[in-house]
Amino acid sequence: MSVANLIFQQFPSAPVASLSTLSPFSHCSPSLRGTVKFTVSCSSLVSPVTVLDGSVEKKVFERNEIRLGLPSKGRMASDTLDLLKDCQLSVKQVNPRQYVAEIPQLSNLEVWFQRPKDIVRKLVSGDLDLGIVGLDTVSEYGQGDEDLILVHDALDYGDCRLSLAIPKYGIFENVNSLRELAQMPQWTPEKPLRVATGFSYMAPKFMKENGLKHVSFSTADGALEAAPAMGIADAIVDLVSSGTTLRENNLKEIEGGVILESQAVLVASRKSLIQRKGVLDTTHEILERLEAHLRAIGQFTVTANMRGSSAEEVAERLLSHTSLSGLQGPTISPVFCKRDGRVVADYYAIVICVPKKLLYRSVQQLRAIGGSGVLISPLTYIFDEETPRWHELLSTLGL
Ligand SMILES: Nc1ncnc2c1ncn2[C@@H]1O[C@H](COP(=O)(O)OP(=O)(O)OP(=O)(O)O)[C@@H](O)[C@H]1O
Ligand SMILES: O=P(O)(O)OC[C@H]1O[C@H](OP(=O)(O)OP(=O)(O)O)[C@H](O)[C@@H]1O
Repeated sequence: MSVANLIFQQFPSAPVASLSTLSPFSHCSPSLRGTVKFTVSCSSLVSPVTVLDGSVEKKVFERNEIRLGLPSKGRMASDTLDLLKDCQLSVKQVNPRQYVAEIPQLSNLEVWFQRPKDIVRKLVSGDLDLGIVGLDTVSEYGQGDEDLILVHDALDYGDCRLSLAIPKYGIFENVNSLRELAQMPQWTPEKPLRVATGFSYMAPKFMKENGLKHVSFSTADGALEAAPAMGIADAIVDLVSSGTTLRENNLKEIEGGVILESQAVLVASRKSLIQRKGVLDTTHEILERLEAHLRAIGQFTVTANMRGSSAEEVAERLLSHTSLSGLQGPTISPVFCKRDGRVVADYYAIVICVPKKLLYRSVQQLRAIGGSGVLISPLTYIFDEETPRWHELLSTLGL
């Protein structure tokens, strides 16, 4: 298919700018560069670039501080601060209108509050070293830039998916898959499938990769779900979480139409990790705390007493139930008491970790095999010897 079919048109209210003025899109992948006409521009404050002999070289401002970008407002903002707080990395902000803050536990680190898309742009430009945003934002504004590295790809909030949706009615009534949509005879060079989206990089890329010929795109700042009913578009590409907005606007997702599953991620600049002093160590500490906290979520410590002839015999009984096996296995210690003037240990204290969803069943099983005095407390952290993500990061960096 010719990519020239992917033409970005404008919504009546959208601002117009030519491709040459669009700094965020000027590093489009070669396959899209120069062939897709965008009409909406967003500018961002990033370090200036210097052009030397036709190549672009970034003028990096000298700085020693490590910079972490966090969402300044919107859906991700408070959940991000809550997560860091749960990891004992509370962000100290003097007042909510101040965009710089600190995390006292991490020396030499500055927190900068920015809009999610600007966090990604500033990671690419070298003005930030680390950031927490949605994967959708990294994919859209990072545009596959190899300098962006996902340090933690599943922070467990901000879950949503980027999806293609079409009307439930009219010519789309019996269309339920991307293949069926692509095969509709209606789409021609003169009358392409009109898609409304805020994802002006991801949506055309997806259409192209899935062989959808004759597609045009338009954009708007929000309420995209209105576009089909208004007659402005045939389909939309937008974020979906509960699906309520689609349903309320008589739209449906289709098989094969999910472009990306997204959640909050920790992303870093490869250059910063390798070149900037202290960034790798700070990233290690943040990663360890995140991993330890996220691993502990939904896990409980269960302690109980069990009668038994030996620790091994108690272990046999526990290990015969998978829900009582803990993370690595049960910890079993003798409980000493004095009987007839002699110190004996015919009780054992057992400690295991149990996921919340198995808690009640585990307690029942524990009682059934002789457990008594069962105590349950939530877990705050589970620190492993070393996190797999840290090893992955080092290998990605070639270290
Ligand atoms: N239902 C949802 N709709 C939109 N975003 C969601 C949803 N659920 C989770 N998210 C996450 O929240 C992010 C949107 O957050 P927010 O609204 O603050 O940003 P934004 O829309 O990119 O900001 P801006 O106002 O600068 O355009 C998305 O990038 C996505 O990762
Ligand atoms: O599947 P749902 O849970 O209904 O969520 C999806 C909706 O949420 C977002 O819009 P947002 O509320 O940010 O407003 P906007 O349309 O003005 O961007 C997104 O753009 C969808 O419209």
